[in-house]
Amino acid sequence: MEKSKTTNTNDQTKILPKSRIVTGILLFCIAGMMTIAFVSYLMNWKADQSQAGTMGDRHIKSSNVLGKIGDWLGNLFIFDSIGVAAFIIPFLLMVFGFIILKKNYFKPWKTISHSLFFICWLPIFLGAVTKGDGVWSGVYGYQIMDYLKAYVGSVGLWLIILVSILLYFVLEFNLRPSSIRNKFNEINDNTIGKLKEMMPKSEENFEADEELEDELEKHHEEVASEKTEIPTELPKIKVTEDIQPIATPNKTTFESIETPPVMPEKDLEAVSIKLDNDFTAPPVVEKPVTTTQNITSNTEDIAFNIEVNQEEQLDPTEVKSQELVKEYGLYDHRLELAKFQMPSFDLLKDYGNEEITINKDELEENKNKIVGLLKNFNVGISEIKATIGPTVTLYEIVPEAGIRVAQIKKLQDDIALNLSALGIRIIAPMPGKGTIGIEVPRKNPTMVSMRSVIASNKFQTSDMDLPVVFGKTISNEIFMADLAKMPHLLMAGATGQGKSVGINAILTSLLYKKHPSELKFVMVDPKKVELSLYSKIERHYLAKLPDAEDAIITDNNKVINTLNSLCIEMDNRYELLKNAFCKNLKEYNKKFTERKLNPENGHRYLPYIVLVVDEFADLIMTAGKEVEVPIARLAQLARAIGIHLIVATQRPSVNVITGMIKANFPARVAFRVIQNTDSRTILDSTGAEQLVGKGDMLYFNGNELTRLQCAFVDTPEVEKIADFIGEQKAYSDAYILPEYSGEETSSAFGSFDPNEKDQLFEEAAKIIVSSQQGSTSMLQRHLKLGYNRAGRIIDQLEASGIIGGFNGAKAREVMIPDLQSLEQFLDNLKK
Ligand SMILES: Nc1ncnc2c1ncn2[C@@H]1O[C@H](COP(=O)(O)OP(=O)(O)OP(=O)(O)O)[C@@H](O)[C@H]1O
Repeated sequence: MEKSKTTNTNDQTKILPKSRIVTGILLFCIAGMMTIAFVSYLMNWKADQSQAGTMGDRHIKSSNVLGKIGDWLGNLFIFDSIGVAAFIIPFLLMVFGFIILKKNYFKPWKTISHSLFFICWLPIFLGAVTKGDGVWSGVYGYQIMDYLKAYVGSVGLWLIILVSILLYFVLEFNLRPSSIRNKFNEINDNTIGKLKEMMPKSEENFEADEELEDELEKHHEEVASEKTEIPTELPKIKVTEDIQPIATPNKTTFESIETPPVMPEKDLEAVSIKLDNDFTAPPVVEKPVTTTQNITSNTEDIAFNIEVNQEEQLDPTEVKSQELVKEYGLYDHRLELAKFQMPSFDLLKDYGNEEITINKDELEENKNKIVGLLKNFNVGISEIKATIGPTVTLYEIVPEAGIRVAQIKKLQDDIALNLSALGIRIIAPMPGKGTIGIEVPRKNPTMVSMRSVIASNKFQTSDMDLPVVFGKTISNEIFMADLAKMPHLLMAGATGQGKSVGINAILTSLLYKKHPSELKFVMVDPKKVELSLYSKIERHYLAKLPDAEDAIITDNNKVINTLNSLCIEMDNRYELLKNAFCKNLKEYNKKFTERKLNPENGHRYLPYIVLVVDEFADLIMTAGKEVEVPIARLAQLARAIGIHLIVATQRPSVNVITGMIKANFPARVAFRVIQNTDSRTILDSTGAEQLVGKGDMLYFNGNELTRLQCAFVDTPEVEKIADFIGEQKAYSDAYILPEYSGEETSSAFGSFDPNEKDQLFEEAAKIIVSSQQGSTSMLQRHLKLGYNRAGRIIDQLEASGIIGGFNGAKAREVMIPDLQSLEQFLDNLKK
């Protein structure tokens, strides 16, 4: 420990610029010279005073040890100015010297303010005491004192002097009447204790000793610990709090006490504790004690407890942090934008009454249809119950004994046909309920507005780290989840089913709860329009690459750099957490707030980072593995360091949501999809194809599936929120991510130039995608081409991302699943 301290100091000196070292040393020299000159001046000032004004004449000798300069300095600072308070000036110079040499022995501002106070106060005080006699107050001190006296009189002058020093002590040492009283009592106790120690031993003391023995026996079970160091020499022992009232026994002595922490009983016999008349006091217990021994003295048969006080080692960082917190308070990450106001609900539109209206006819009709239908198929029901949600009504049925669940499940289509409703979902059995659920969409669904969920008590009082309010459940309860715990979210749904609204709902929830210093978004928006609204909050909430113009990334090429940059940020954060011995971001930030982490070592308050990708399919199609790998890496590792991903796609095919991606996104949201295979891809189960759209969604948290109605937030509402935030004071720039130089130029993807593509490029792409085989010879055959041209086209297809890289003997991987996707992909390339 000591060693590392020395190394640090050495290192610090090594890195100090020479100019600092020279200035520091110069300041010390000047301070030293001034002190010597002042001391010498005080001793000789009367003699030297007569030589004032003879500075130019070197024949007239000065008695100051620093000669004429010393004399001049003394005259200037002591006589003509502030008297003995002038010593504060070389002291201050020395302090500056230490500051310049980066030795933090003094707290700069405190030292300067104290010094200035005494430079002003001391001369006046000394002026009043000496009445201008001698050099103690200096001319300044005397004159100010004289001036004050002329105006407020002697009494007033002394009042000013005493009140000012009193105020100084009160402010500086936080003196309160109670603390003064305590101090006074302490001093009193000490004095009395000492006096008692000095008192001659008398008969009474013998009595007191007996009392002590009784008392010790009485307390022997209460005292629960030992002292750390039992000195080999006889200690002067004080009384514990418990036995303090008889603090003057004097007939007790320890003989050769050696106390290992735990001692076998027979060894204890070797420890002979004898009570005799030399005892001064039993051991004092000041700190938590760790071990206790009950020792029975074989001479006097008195049970006696030895308390070994193991000094509690205070961690130096802890001490330092406590000092810093005392001086500056806890670190406030919001300070830079202290006046930032969170958006209010008024920015969100009030869509009117959202109470569920019960349409009894509809309920009755559906119930009768369900019961009747099941009866037709010989499925008896013993009970049926309806729960009305915003979009669907859940009919829970309890089948009669002996009815198989599979029997009811098979009837799903028949029930749907009978109820002539889309979006019927049968949950058989209902998890944890012992019933079978049939969800039937309502004819007039109730809209769930973002305002109603944001204003809810549940959201407002939530203490989640990244609270996301999705909407309402089937039983009309507000549904929230913590993005920090998810820890990443995959969203999918066919176009127009509410995905963008869903993303906005998530972002809105976070914006309503998190201060700009706590949260940053990295936004990727290949569709270019969905997230553009958020550009207004760039300097509050967005993160970007150092050289990026816009924080919202719309160019797929730039996504790769950003993702890799996020990976670097992740690695950096892990390093910081490792150095701080923290397991996760929350712990780390807590430590930083408590000033236990030194910013000079790179520590900083770390905001959460949420990466939002709207349309992941586009990215995967154009950049394939280059996107998939960093996304998977982030998803695997970033949870602990506060980076969370929200990835949305309207094409939930296996090429987009690959196994690698899926494995790392336990939390998933599915809006309505077209086929049940898509539902399986997202949720690992069917069901999403049965949803009714318009924000009807299924949320899967890795265990259970919950049907929800997503809260609706319209674009103008988001715009208002963005405006409200954007108009407030912001940081000077967006949150800057680490620089990533990028290897994309070397990658096939980056080298593709659409203008130089072969005329047969598109035709070749179609052949390859429809056959799902990336081989040169196949192109040669189909397009009747020579090997060179076919090879060139294959290279271009690889560069564009349609097929994967050279794969040895195997055919190249085709990255695009079908012709429809290819068409969209080729359109994108043309843009
Ligand atoms: N939670 C909701 N409540 C009520 N209506 C909704 C909800 N979500 C979406 N809608 C309706 O569906 C429409 C389409 O929603 P949205 O734009 O979110 O779809 P999308 O899946 O993002 O489509 P695309 O992928 O084409 O952008 C909205 O304009 C709105 O009318």
